[in-house]
Amino acid sequence: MTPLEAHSLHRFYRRGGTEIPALLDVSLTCRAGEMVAVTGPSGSGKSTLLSLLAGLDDPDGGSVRVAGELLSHRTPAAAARLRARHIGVLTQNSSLFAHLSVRENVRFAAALSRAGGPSPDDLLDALGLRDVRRATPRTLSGGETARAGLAVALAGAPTVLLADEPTAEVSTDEERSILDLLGEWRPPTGATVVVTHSAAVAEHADRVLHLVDGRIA
Ligand SMILES: Nc1ncnc2c1ncn2[C@@H]1O[C@H](COP(=O)(O)OP(=O)(O)OP(=O)(O)O)[C@@H](O)[C@H]1O
Repeated sequence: MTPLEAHSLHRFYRRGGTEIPALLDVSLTCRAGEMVAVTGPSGSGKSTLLSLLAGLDDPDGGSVRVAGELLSHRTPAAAARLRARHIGVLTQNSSLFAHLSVRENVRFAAALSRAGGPSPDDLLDALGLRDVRRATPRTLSGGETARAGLAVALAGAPTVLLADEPTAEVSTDEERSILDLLGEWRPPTGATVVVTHSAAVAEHADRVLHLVDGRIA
């Protein structure tokens, strides 16, 4: 099974009377277990690509398949089901609910997926979050926030892990630790796609996709 396939993606935005070509003919096929880093200057289309791969936005041309199933241009309910089952997203400032503890956040993500992933407590232990499992997100350090976001993204045993600048807000030491955890915990038969400006993260990937002006350079 190919975990993630994007075929000839195009995305145009409109601002006033102007059409902005954010993504032009971008294709990406990930092998099982592969980690791909997406790099490129600001405005090159990295976040746009990640939104399309996550099924949070639809392309104007082309398609995305996850675990063989079409993700693009589905009904909102069908796309939400596919996302919950197959996709884990890790964003820069993390997708943690502020009023839930770290543990409750991870349990909630696991319950949504229904995929039978790792036990939330095992995941928290493995990611070094045992001592802060009862803490709420705003009391965490930058590194703890990044690791808690990773725990939430992994809780549903996703086929595809998508990360947007996961180490942008952390120290170099913490970045190394998060990269080690990503290496250890990334979907073993799925795909990991990481948008990054960090050379260390790009070096960690199996392959780098470099975007310039919405195209693969
Ligand atoms: N909602 C939107 N409406 C209009 N234009 C947009 C929208 N989102 C992105 N763009 C434009 O599309 C292009 C690609 O943006 P995108 O955010 O994907 O780039 P990026 O590589 O992620 O940039 P950065 O590294 O700064 O986050 C840019 O020209 C941006 O201004």
